[in-house]
Amino acid sequence: MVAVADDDQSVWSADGSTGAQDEKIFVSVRLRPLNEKELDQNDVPDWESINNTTIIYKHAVPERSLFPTAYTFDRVFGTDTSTKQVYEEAAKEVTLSAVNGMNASIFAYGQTSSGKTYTMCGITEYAVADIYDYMDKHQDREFILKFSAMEIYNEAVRDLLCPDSAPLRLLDDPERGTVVEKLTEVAVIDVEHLLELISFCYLQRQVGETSLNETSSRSHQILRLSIENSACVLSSTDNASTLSASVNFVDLAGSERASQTLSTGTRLKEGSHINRSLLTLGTVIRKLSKGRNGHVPYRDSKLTRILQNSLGGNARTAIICTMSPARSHVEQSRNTLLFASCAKEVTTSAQVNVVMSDKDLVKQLQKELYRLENDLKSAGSKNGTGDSCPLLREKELMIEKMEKEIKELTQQRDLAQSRIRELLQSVGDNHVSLLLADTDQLVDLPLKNMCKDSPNPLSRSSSVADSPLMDTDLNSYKELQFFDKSNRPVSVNDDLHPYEASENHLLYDGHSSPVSITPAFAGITSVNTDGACKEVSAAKNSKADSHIHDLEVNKGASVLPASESEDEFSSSPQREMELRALKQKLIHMQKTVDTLGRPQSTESVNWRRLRKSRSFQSFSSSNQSPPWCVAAPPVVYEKRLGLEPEILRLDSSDSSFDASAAPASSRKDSRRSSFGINMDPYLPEVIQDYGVTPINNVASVDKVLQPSPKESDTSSREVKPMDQVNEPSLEKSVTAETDIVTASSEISKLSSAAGVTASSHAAQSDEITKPASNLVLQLETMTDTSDNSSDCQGAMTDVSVSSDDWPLRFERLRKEIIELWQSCNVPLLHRTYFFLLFEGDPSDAIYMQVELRGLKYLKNKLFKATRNASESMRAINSEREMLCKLMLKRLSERERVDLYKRWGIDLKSKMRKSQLARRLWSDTKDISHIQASADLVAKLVGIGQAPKEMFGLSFSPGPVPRRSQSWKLRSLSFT
Ligand SMILES: Nc1ncnc2c1ncn2[C@@H]1O[C@H](COP(=O)(O)OP(=O)(O)OP(=O)(O)O)[C@@H](O)[C@H]1O
Repeated sequence: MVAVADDDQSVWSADGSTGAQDEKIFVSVRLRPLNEKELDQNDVPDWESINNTTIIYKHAVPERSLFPTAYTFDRVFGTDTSTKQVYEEAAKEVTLSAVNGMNASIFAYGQTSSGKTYTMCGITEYAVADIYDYMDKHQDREFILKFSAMEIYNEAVRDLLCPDSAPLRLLDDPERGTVVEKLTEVAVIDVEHLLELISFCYLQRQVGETSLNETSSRSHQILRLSIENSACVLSSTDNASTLSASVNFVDLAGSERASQTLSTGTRLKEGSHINRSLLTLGTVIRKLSKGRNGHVPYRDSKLTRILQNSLGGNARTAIICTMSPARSHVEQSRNTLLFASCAKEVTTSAQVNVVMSDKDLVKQLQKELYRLENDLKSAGSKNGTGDSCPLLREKELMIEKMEKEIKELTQQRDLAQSRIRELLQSVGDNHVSLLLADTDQLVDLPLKNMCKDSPNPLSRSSSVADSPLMDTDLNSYKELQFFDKSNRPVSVNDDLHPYEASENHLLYDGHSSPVSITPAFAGITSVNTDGACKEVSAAKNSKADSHIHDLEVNKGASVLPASESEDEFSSSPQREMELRALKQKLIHMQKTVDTLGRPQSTESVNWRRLRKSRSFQSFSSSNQSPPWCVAAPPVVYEKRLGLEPEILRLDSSDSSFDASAAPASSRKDSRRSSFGINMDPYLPEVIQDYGVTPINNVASVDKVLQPSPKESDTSSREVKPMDQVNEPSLEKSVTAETDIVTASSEISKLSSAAGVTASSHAAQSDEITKPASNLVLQLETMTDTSDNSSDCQGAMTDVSVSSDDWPLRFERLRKEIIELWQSCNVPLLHRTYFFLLFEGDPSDAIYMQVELRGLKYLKNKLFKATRNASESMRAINSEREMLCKLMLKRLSERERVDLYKRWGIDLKSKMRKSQLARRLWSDTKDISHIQASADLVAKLVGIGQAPKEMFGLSFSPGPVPRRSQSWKLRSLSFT
């Protein structure tokens, strides 16, 4: 049904049935005149055409001879026949079949020097002319012509339109038959173009001199013209389909006898290949002449494989056998006539090749389907039962049974699921009620004891919306994540009662309610209660007593008895409760500090809730710069690496927040914040919740944390005595740094209140006076078991030193950071800004540490994905490109020349700017190189003039990046 197609479209016969026309190959014989050589040798013609269909051997043959003396063919052309006539009578009709959608092939077969090439050259030209003439006469149809050409030389297929290409392979396509892989096909522009292509192919063909022919073709040549035509304008009656066919002009190499051609070496080898393939062709023709039964050895030669269709397939075929009349070639001539005699018995089945449109194809297939369905139905009705076979019925019963089983199983599963849900619900409710009970106590404590002057954001009088604690509902509670000691998330569905899990699950204390359910900290990982709790002793403190008293009053029966607690220190339930409450607070505060001291990860803050928090809203509405910044490097890197962290996204109402608008005293802090110091917006509330009284030693804190002299604002950094700290003016000037220290000191106080061991208690006062960074880091070291990485702990230790050896430590840290920048492909601008900003001030310690941790996090966790690495590499390359452009823009010719000299770039070399850009930040070991790189980048980019833009400190939604600036935004923007 499916006929051969020359392209990927489906080709069908015009009427959807086979529609093939069986016809014999048209065979003609052409006699050439004796050539000069033959005449010179006094050769005589032995063959003669007696009419236009018969050729005879002129001389008498012995009676016993097997050879006939007369041969009849479709056409016989005498020596004086022109090629034009040969074409007209023996090839034209077949050739023009191609324009009507039928494949066609014209062969020239004969011994060497018999006139094949002579004949085929003419025939091809006339055919081309006729095809174009036909096209001219059928302007209502659109024709598309494509030309390809190949030769088979020494059994290798060569592309004549691409002579330098390697030999082509033959592939078997189930629909299209044998296909020549990668054969060049050229769309023909016009007749001249086509003739040019044809003559080009003739020139490319392998030709060699033999004793019989000065220009003997040593290969089989196949020129193929594919013709597609369709109606230009479709009327309702027109067939929408396209006709597609191709016509082959095949000039075979001539059979030859080595004794006659006197071939040696290459010619002999060529001759043997030619003869072998012609022998296969003869065999195929002979077999086909006896009918299509039995094996036809098409595959024995490339020639027969390629021409398989033309030899008994879907094509109309004409063979012109050329022969010399000379007596000297009588034997070869007889062979040619024998071949021609067989060929004329071969039948082909040409059909019109229709490329169907998808629509027609669907119609065709639908018809076919309809027919098959009918066949099936009629077969069923003959069966009498309507069932096509009993096996089918059996299978249907089996399917029914299985469906029933599936249904039952599904019901069972649903039932089990709903029971699980119910159980969970009851467990969850219990937790929430307990949680709320605890919450009340937590809220009450600070209210009763501390910070009476400031309004408490968590007081009961606050609206529910304002209170993040009250915002905790059952669902959000269920969404909360808990973590075990290894920082693995622990599902609330785990088969551990929170009470039992307290040893393993760090967010549970001795109560059955989880610790730190406050929304701002929900999901914060790893607060090691063990480290703190195991040091708790029976030592008493007046503040602790007060807390215990409050707990006793408030807790009541809603709190589970502590008898099942893992607490090894408790001797009475009351005592246990006290300790738990204090531990709870301690953990809460430690988490706060933990959050402050680490690069903000996406899991660590519930930003949606944070946005609702009052402190945040107050900053937004007052247009006051808040003492925190969310743009931590890991977030930036994640964004740059194509990750999608859930970071704080502010709507337009939040856009008033702009770090650049911060007071001068906190401007450096804001910029530092951009390197990962995330001041928790919840912190002021937390401090107030716990009734924290600002600490006495603000002076010592300020000494450590205040900006370097060049940027410090002494008015706001004045040493204040304790009694002035609560004054509103000072409250306003309290920076986030103070908040850190306040929080840290409060932890110490609470630890102390809970009965810290003698040694830690004794050390407490010293701890508070230590640099805040040290304190925070020490607390982090003590409490943070989530990050067991030795790297990170090493980093912490690194900065937890006295300021005496700080310069050395600073250098070491900076080197490590520089190395990590390089290995993480951190944007050069980020490096530059950081490098120039942090020059070794002791207060830089925490920023250095945070940067280091951020980079380690990036290297360990994010950078493992190769996609991310390549993306960041691309980004940094774009950045270097942009620096190149800036060199041209920002530097004078003289400056550039100086730079080239300084950076050792040959002034005569090409792409000097690129060379320079590539060298920037390349030698991480050489600090002077790094300094020079940073200075140059800063100069090019103009750092100092627009830091806000560079680091995207503004929280207002950024403009849609324009294409030309996308590199900047991709690599630099933090928003
Ligand atoms: N019908 C003809 N009339 C006049 N000259 C002819 C005719 N046929 C062939 N010749 C001449 O005979 C010579 C050999 O012809 P041609 O090269 O076409 O033979 P061939 O069969 O292609 O040989 P080969 O197989 O070696 O390539 C050429 O010089 C050609 O001009």
